Order: sequence, then C-alpha cells, then structure tokens
Amino acid sequence: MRESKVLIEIVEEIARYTRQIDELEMLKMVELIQNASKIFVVGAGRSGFCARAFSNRLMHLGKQTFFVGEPTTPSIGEGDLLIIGSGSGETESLKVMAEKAARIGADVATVTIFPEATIGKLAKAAICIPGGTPKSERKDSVKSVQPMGNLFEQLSWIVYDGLIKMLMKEDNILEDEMFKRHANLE
Ligand SMILES: O=C([C@H](O)CO)[C@H](O)[C@H](O)COP(=O)(O)O
Repeated sequence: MRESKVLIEIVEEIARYTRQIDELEMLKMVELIQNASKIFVVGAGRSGFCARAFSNRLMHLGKQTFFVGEPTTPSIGEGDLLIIGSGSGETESLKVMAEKAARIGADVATVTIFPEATIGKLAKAAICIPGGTPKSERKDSVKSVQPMGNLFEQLSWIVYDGLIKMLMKEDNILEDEMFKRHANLE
C-alpha cells in the first residue's frame, strides 16, 4: 500500500480553505430555507451536480424541493426560494433565472466564489467559497493546486452537506425519518 500524494494534497487544500467559509452566511441560508414555501435549486455543469445532490437531501428533510429543468418542476412564486450554485456568479442562464425569480418576488440565495457578481447582488444570502473559475474575468480568489473550478465544486458539496446537518439539528430531523423519504423506485 502507498498513500497517494495527489489525494492528500487535494484533501489538505479543502481543509485549509474550509476555514474561510463564513458560518453566519450559512445561518442566513438556513433561515431562508426554513421560511420558504417551495425550494428551487439550480446550477450548471459540475456546480450543478453538487446542487442537484443538495436538492436530493432537502427532499429527504421533507422540504418541497425542485431541481430546475426537470419536467416536474413547477413555476416559482412569491414566498419561494431559488438557490443557485455558481462559482463565477455570471453563468448566462442562471443570471436570467436569478433576475426572473427576484422580479416575481421569490428569494434568491447563492453559493459562489464571487458574491459581488450579478447573481450574488440579487441574493439575500451569498455563501462565499474560496476558489477559481475559468469563466470569470475576475481574479480567482485563491491559487488552487487543482484545475478549473474543482476547489469551488468540492467545497460547495461540503457546504451543502453542512447546511443539511444544520437543518437536521434546527428542525430536529433524524436520519431514520430522512431515509423513509428516500426513493423506493431505484
Ligand atoms: O462545469 C463547470 C466547469 O467544469 C468548471 O469547473 C462549471 O461548474 C459550470 O460551467 C458552471 O459554472 P459556474 O456557474 O461558474 O459555476
């Protein structure tokens, strides 16, 4: 057996930058989730894979949750929440969705590297994650040992899992209850 230097380098980077994520902003997101009628989650590409996994856990918590783009996703309205995972905060289709949701009277929240970008400006909670992105003309917030948006995507997955743990504690939801809601047609 030989430990992998590559894996250790990645995990150490994740641990180092996790410390720069503001828990107060996570608490704001928890409050928005608790107060929302319906929760819509969206993200593109790899950021979208992480956001999609988050929507699955929100469903397990018993929240009325929809991943945007599915044929079963209804219209968003006042009192609803749109959570956007976007490193750059400037992905075209997501900007349009953020603007539309805000216009309609829904709350917008985001997990992003750049809270000052278009999506972050519209957000009531913007969890800022250190990272880089090939998309933004803004300077990456950190120099990562990994390519493209990897660090953002990994940290966003951890942030989403952290939010779920916070919601479990706040709303007193046990894992057994969550598992009962897990898909039985798989
Ligand atoms: O898939 C992606 C790319 O591989 C970056 O690592 C991005 O997640 C996708 O392009 C969405 O971009 P953002 O909205 O800026 O996260």
